[in-house]
Amino acid sequence: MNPLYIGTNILPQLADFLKNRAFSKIAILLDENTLLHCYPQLKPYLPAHHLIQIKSGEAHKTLATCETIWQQMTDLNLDRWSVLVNLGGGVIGDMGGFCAAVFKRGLYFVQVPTTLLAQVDASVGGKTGIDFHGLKNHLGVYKEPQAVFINPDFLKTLPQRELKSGYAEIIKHWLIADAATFEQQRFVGLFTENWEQLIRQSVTIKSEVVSADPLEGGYRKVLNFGHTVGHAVESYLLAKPGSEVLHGEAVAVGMLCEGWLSKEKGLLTEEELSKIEVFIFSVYDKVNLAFDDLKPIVQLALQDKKNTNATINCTLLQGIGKAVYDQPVTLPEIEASLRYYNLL
Ligand SMILES: NC(=O)c1ccc[n+]([C@@H]2O[C@H](COP(=O)([O-])OP(=O)(O)OC[C@H]3O[C@@H](n4cnc5c(N)ncnc54)[C@H](O)[C@@H]3O)[C@@H](O)[C@H]2O)c1
Ligand SMILES: O=C(O)C(=O)C[C@@H](O)[C@H](O)[C@H](O)COP(=O)(O)O
Ligand SMILES: [Zn+2]
Repeated sequence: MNPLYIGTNILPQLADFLKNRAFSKIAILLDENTLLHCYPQLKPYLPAHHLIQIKSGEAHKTLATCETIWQQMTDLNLDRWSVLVNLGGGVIGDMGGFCAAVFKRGLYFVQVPTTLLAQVDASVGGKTGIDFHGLKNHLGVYKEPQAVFINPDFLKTLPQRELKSGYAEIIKHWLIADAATFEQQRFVGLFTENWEQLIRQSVTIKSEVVSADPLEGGYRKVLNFGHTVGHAVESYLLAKPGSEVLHGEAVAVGMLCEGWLSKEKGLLTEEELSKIEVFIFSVYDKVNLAFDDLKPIVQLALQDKKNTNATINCTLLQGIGKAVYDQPVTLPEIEASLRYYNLL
């Protein structure tokens, strides 16, 4: 993986990086929120540059938005020695990385994540992509950025709901790889005085997994715990105006459902599942899923990228702190896990 800088004083390093690499042009991809809250902090450190602005939110992580980005890249005459700086959350990072990866068969890009979710997860590991007809990350490529610059100060303007969404991926990292921190943190909920330390720990977990299996031949699938059901719930609710949930909120639902499946398969004890339930509900509200929603959600799990033929391969927990991947689950089992969630 390419260099990764974490700290509240890393913007001068970004400036040096951009100057030393002598890119032919620099374009900053941002949305209306990162233009307002993050760009002013970055601007003093930037050499001459252009802005490419898109609308915020998951609903815009689409091919249509990519077209507007590629058009602006074309109008700016970006060449293959230009760099795209993705200033934003996971939507900007995933879509900007994807647009850069395919523009003129590959343009340099840099991730400057500004949400907790993007700082602990999306900016690391080279998964880029967009949604297609509501299916999560259905189009994409693996492409590492030239560098990642994580400044926890950006979190100061992040809405609490977004902070919680990112926290779900941190909880996921503890559940799959760090039982000790899960045990400490489960009593304090979302509270921390030191985001930088939590970010460093989470990024370390993710980086170690990605380094071992960058293209998800096998082991990297542990990072997908909570996502078979989570993505299905997220996709389904994305298509219901007014009911949309954030990625991390959907992953929180998915972790409970997949935790329950782990328990049903004898991999997790009742007591461990109960700890996860109490922790998750100390941070997140219950997501309202009507009885009629369950079957269409289950059908969406058939699109999961870990599947082989018609088999849904879930990542499950073998105790808290250890994940096992490629665990076959059936559609009725997924539906039963959603019914369990509904009864909580
Ligand atoms: N590539 C990966 O490995 C990976 C990992 C996890 C999630 N993801 C993807 O990431 C996406 C979710 O990312 P997200 O949670 O960052 O959502 P997001 O990118 O939609 O950002 C959330 C909101 O916060 C705003 N925002 C960003 N930074 C801000 C700041 N500092 N202050 C105030 N507002 C700010 C954004 O404009 C947006 O409205 C999903 O599409 C998910 O699939 C990718
Ligand atoms: O980096 C990974 O690998 C992950 O699975 C991290 C997930 O948190 C993230 O949501 C990722 O984008 C999901 O990937 P997908 O292959 O299921 O689309
Ligand atoms: Zn995720």
